[in-house]
Amino acid sequence: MKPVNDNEQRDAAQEYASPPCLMHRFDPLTGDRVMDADVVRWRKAERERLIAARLAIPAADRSRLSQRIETWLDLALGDVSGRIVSVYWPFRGEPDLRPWLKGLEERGAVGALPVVVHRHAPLVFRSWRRDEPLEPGVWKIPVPSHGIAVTPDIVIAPVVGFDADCFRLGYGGGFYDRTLADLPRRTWIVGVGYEQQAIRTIYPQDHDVAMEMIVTESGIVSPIVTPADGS
Ligand SMILES: Nc1nc2c(c(=O)[nH]1)N(C=O)[C@@H](CNc1ccc(C(=O)N[C@@H](CCC(=O)O)C(=O)O)cc1)CN2
Ligand SMILES: Nc1ncnc2c1ncn2[C@@H]1O[C@H](COP(=O)(O)OP(=O)(O)OP(=O)(O)O)[C@@H](O)[C@H]1O
Repeated sequence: MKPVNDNEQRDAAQEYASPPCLMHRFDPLTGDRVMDADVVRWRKAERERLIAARLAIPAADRSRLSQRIETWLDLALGDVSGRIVSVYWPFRGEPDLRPWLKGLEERGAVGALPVVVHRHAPLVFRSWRRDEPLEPGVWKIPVPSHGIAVTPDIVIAPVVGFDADCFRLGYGGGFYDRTLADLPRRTWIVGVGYEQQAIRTIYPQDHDVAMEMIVTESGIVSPIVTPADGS
């Protein structure tokens, strides 16, 4: 083996030892990735601001904006027949896509809803058809009582905030990030929110999964792709 001198050892240590360890630190009790304390603080304050601003939208306006989001969603997704599509049951002023969810069956698609099974675990998706029973889940968000567990082809994820690279800020449970990291790569992940939830950056971390696109009442946001040659 080639002997190394002190400098080479030091260089090697600087190059390999510390950064990869810091980037992948996990809390041994919860399995959560450990985030920089400044980012955690910034996200908490930003979530509060964005949720308050969303709740301040009058109900009639929210409903009008939700309808426009549904129209753009149709344009973005096209024919959904044969697909399993996870939507969500709205809370805290999120766009109300329940009419769109309820119409999926008529269009030959299967609707599903996310279910929190454990605080530090990925979400499970349960199929749901209009008029099937729901029961209060964690945080009292209704979840299907009897639906079977499914793997969606398309996941519609509500955002608390989003940036131009289509990174999504959620409620801070890390649920969608954990779940999307586990889903097959062909799954379409679409964020939805109001235009006013756009922010300059969410300060994306290693675990954050970018959405394919974000749909708002104003249209469809896709990440800007820079050509590999930098032109
Ligand atoms: N409509 C809807 N349903 C959804 C989601 C969503 O974003 N929207 N989820 C997407 O993930 C899951 C629920 N996720 C949630 C995560 C956190 C909190 C929440 O209230 N958290 C506490 C703070 C928790 C903590 O920091 O320990 C809070 O804000 O007071 C609520 C729902 C599944 N269902
Ligand atoms: N794939 C993962 N594995 C382990 N921990 C994760 C993973 N994804 C996120 N986390 C942890 O979850 C916590 C919340 O993450 P983050 O701030 O990104 O949540 P969020 O995207 O706003 O919430 P949500 O996805 O529930 O809407 C952080 O402690 C983060 O480290």
